[in-house]
Amino acid sequence: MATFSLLPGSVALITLTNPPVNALSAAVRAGIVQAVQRSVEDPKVKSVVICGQNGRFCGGADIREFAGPMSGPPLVPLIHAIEALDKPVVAAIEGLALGGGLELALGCHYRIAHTTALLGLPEVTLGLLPAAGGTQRLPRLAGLPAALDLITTGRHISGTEALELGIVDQVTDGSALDIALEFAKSIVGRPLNTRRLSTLPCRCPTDIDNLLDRFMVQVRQRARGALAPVACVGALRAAATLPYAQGLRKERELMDTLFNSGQARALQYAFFSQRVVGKWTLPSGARWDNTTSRTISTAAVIGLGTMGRGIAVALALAGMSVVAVETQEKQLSEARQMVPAMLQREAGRRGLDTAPGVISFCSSLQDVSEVELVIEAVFEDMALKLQLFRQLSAVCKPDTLLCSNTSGLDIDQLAAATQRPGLVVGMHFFAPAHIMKLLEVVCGTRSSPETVATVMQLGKRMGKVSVAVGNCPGFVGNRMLKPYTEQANFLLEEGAMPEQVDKVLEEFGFPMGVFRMSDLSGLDVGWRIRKAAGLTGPGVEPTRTRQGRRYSPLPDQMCEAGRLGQKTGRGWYQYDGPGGRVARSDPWVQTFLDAYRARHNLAARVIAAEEILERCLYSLINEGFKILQDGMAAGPEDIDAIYVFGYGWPRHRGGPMFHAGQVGLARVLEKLEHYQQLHPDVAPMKPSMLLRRLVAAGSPPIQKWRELIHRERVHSQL
Ligand SMILES: CC/C=C\CC(=O)SCCNC(=O)CCNC(=O)[C@H](O)C(C)(C)COP(=O)(O)OP(=O)(O)OC[C@H]1O[C@@H](n2cnc3c(N)ncnc32)[C@H](O)[C@@H]1OP(=O)(O)O
Repeated sequence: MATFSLLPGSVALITLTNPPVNALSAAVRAGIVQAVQRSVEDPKVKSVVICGQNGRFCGGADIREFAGPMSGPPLVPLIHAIEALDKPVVAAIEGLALGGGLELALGCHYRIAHTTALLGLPEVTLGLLPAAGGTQRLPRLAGLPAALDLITTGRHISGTEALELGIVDQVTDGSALDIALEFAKSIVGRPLNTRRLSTLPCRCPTDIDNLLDRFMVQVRQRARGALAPVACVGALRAAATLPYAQGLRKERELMDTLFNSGQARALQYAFFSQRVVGKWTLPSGARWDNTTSRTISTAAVIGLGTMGRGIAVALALAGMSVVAVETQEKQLSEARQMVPAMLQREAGRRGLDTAPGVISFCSSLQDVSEVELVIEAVFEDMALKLQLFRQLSAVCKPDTLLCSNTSGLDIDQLAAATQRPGLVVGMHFFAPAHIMKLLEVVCGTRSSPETVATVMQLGKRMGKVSVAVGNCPGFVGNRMLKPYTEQANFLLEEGAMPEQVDKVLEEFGFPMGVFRMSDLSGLDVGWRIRKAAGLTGPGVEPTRTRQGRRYSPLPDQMCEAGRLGQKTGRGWYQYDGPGGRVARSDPWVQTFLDAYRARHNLAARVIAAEEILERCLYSLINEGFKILQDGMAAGPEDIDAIYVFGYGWPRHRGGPMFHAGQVGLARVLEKLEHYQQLHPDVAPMKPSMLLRRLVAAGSPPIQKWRELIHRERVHSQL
């Protein structure tokens, strides 16, 4: 709702009241309409201030309402009514003014903000555009180039930057509301014509077409198939070239198209998934809201390779005092040089003069004896990690948490090597660890709820999307990646080329296809993991069946031929030289594949894009269902957040489990059955029990899956 109060000095104060972010729900919009009406009718009111309760102006439209039919007064006429008032209206922006919240402020005649308030039009991140006049008013106020930037990226800016761009009239480090109230009294009677943005011309450079065309090219490249950024440019073109009323009609037309697109639903689902994963639950019943966490202020990182360095920087950026340990002298001296520069650079990127935490370097494990939490980031080798955990258990204080940055090793085994298994947990970071948003928090069978809560909280402080997952080989992300890459290799055996598979995946929206990604991370990484699993290496028969399953030795053979990817200048593609970045098709690979197929009596066939996409994605999705079935992820949102934030799954497609729902669970099942019939030796194609159960239950919406999984588990049907 919104409250009206008449204050001394004849100022009407309208307060938006809808915690936690004062979103513009139907009730709030109705409240504003009434309050504006009172301000018009009451002769005692000479000016108006609009603010939000609890120091937060407004977080925009209530996103939850987008799922149902529209009710309550619409926003566009409401904002026009405010703009048309003949009494001055001032927006007092504290905390945030986002989306419809900023559009409401743009309808006011003046805007006063706190320097640290966040302002922005983030609708594009929800698959929409600012359709309450935002695309038409903002370029009239801040100019077309600034509006293009803000609206197509959805980025948040501070009150200070908003002042520089002319979006607000004044900023303060004190109370924006107090200043706005005083200001409102002082401007009674001033003419308002030049303050009504919809009546002003758009502030455009001379070469509008050139600017818009160039911008559109950039936006299309960045969008990777997302519709909203492109529609935003269209709406801004209308603002620049048409009168306000026509521009507004165009804005509405484009919004209608977006609103009904699957992409908007996917992006709104992704918004809520990101928040759902913070509300973790464990099979034991421990949850985010019934477990206390410890606040960590001192931490150590062991091993200063690429991952360890990034983790140390991430911890220091979160305000921690970090002890960085590396026993190899050369590596330590490199880290001493590089890490402070990385820290400074990243702090600068986040708008900080210096990082809030500090990093000290040393070469002895004894130096971590007093810290509250240790993250080991040594080489991915179980024997090495076990030895380290034994040492840490002896060296550290008894209540120090011991965490392993592993991408798939057994946390229970590591915990068993210590005297404190309840304080052991996995922290699977993604490279570069100070930048990538995802953190898989791997809960061992003996990890205590307090340990999980502490590490989830620490992840949040580091600005990560932390997802609690179970302890199984590969955890969630890498476990699902395995059948996906396996299918890609099988497709090569059957006739596809790496660039053909990659093209299909990139057109779907991945930043990189599976083979370009493999070249980037290095083919030796996977080879070492397969060797440790006994799947390849000296003494292993070079067959296409290993450990009782179809197996493609193609990546092993590439690796053994010295084609490690970008680092050697040759992999699934060729590069200008070692370390080269631009991938070009390599005739060598064609010859290699021809020879391989001939050796194994495989006839190459033409494979359609549809088959490539379905086999790669549905095998990954099927593994996701198995993970849910095994209880290794609490719900589909957890899997989807992992894929969106850690594996480049296009956000406008929600995540793999959401995508399955969009395609139709029955269709995914039918396709898996079809491919399983054709390839009965490929285990990951065998449809999971959970998928069958969901289809049998009538393919409920994704929000109902947790309930069904819980029910079926109680009845032991999964
Ligand atoms: C005609 C169309 C007109 C307008 C279109 C729009 O306005 S679209 C909406 C544009 N606004 C946004 O995109 C803002 C979305 N919210 C955020 O970015 C963050 O929530 C915010 C506001 C920066 C606050 O972040 P913080 O970390 O402080 O809190 P958190 O994200 O955990 O949110 C707290 C709870 O509030 C819920 N919520 C936030 N914003 C909205 C919203 N606009 N509508 C509905 N609900 C919202 C969020 O889901 C959290 O809920 P909880 O149940 O506690 O998980």
